[in-house]
Amino acid sequence: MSRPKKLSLYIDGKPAKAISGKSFTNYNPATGAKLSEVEQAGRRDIEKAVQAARRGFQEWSALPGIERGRVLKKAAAILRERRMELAEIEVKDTGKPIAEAPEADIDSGADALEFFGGLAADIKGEHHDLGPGAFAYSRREPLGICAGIGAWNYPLQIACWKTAPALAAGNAMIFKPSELTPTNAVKLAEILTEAGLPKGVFNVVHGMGETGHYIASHPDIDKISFTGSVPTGRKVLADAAGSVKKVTMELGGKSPLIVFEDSQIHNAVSAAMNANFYTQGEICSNGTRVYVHEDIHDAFVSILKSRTEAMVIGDPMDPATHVGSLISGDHLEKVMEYVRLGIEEGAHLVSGGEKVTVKGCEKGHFISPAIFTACQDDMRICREEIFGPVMSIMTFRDEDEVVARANDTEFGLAAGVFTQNLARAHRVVARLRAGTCWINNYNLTPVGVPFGGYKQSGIGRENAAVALDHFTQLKSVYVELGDVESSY
Ligand SMILES: NC(=O)c1ccc[n+]([C@@H]2O[C@H](COP(=O)([O-])OP(=O)(O)OC[C@H]3O[C@@H](n4cnc5c(N)ncnc54)[C@H](O)[C@@H]3O)[C@@H](O)[C@H]2O)c1
Ligand SMILES: C[N+](C)(C)CC=O
Repeated sequence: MSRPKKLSLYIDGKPAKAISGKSFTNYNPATGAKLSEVEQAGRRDIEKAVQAARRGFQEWSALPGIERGRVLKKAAAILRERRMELAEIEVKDTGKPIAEAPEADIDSGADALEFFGGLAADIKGEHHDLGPGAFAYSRREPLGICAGIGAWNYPLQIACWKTAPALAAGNAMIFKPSELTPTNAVKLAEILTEAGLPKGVFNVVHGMGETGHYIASHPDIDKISFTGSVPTGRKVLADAAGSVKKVTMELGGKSPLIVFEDSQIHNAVSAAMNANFYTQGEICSNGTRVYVHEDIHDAFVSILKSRTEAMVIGDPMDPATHVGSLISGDHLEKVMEYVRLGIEEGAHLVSGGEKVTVKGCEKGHFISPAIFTACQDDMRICREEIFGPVMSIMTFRDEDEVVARANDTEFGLAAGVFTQNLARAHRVVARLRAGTCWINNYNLTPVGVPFGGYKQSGIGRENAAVALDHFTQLKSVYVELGDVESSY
């Protein structure tokens, strides 16, 4: 058997062996095949990355925005040229279907590089009129060294959503991908170098929570942009507090999808399936609490069940596959535990929720999409993030009631509303405490629209021009045009 290839850190514009001398193995979750032996960054590796980033920052931040933007746009073009190669890497690292990855992962990453590349030349402050004798202006300046820490479900997208605005604004970046999906962050580093990024501006370090802790607590890192679970987010916030770092937190959710009685039922079912089963349900913003008006509940469930049972659970590399492998055996067990819990709590499992063996992927972690009806708001399956393909359906009778129930959660990442009554749609959305709301669709995240959470689902926003505010700081400059009026 051939030895798995090495996956290095990427520091100062080139691959780097870990000073720590440690490594870990990266597996394909669908097949169990070893993908690579990954160099693991220790404290001294982080130090090396910080020093490289500091040097890179000096050079990069001195360039005009138009030149920074050109590099990002070139990187976007390379990503698009290598779309299928990068998509296949993403599928092997995550277990998600190849039917999804080119668009949902690679195009989404390229969009961010292109979008923020286009904005780089337009980062500016404001003029403040102070009358004839003075004026002030503000400068929007980069923060310095930003760090990104990513989750495993959208590895390249997460890396690009953080890196593109950070670099557009003139910062350097140190990125730690999830230990479960380390490959495409290194590919992104190679592509950025090929596109002309000066060395040290984008660095990749691999490792688990300990490596993340070194990053989050490092006094010379100016900002952390974190994507992951709420419990880890709390630890990162505590570490970041030590040096009062700026933070962006993209955390978990348990989002509501409300289907009123006048909805176009096939569209509502399509959205509920997208909102629960895309990427095997491993999506932060998923609408896992589906509130269906009691008048259409039975019709909704009947269509949903038959369409869900027609989904193909299979080899993620097969273009016909709709449901791939969960990220790990441990995660599959966690999801199965929630299925058992739902039954124990009295919900009706009307479809799926079973382990599935896929031919050619016998070591994978497959589960059939689960639909629970007769759910109650206080059941754990309706309150806790499962991060797998488990949908909980509840009924409701009126608008005030469903809004109150939808908002009764510590999360606030996303929400959806289906109705043909647009006045009602906007009225309800205005009352929902969630960072992203969809009307008559679900889970679309174009790069020009801010994305992020209310309540414990996060701090700050990714995407759209507003993301640049989170990677810059304002300097106010007062300019005197007359004499100084002495106070003494
Ligand atoms: N809001 C969003 O945009 C978004 C997007 C994707 C995923 N998520 C969330 O991510 C979670 C799933 O991802 P996960 O299992 O990788 O999350 P996780 O919190 O376990 O890990 C996320 C990252 O944090 C690192 N980490 C672990 N302990 C750390 C520590 N003490 N200090 C610093 N870093 C540490 C991990 O190595 C990994 O890179 C879900 O809750 C999901 O909702 C949110
Ligand atoms: C940001 N998003 C919704 C595309 C993926 C989150 O898990």
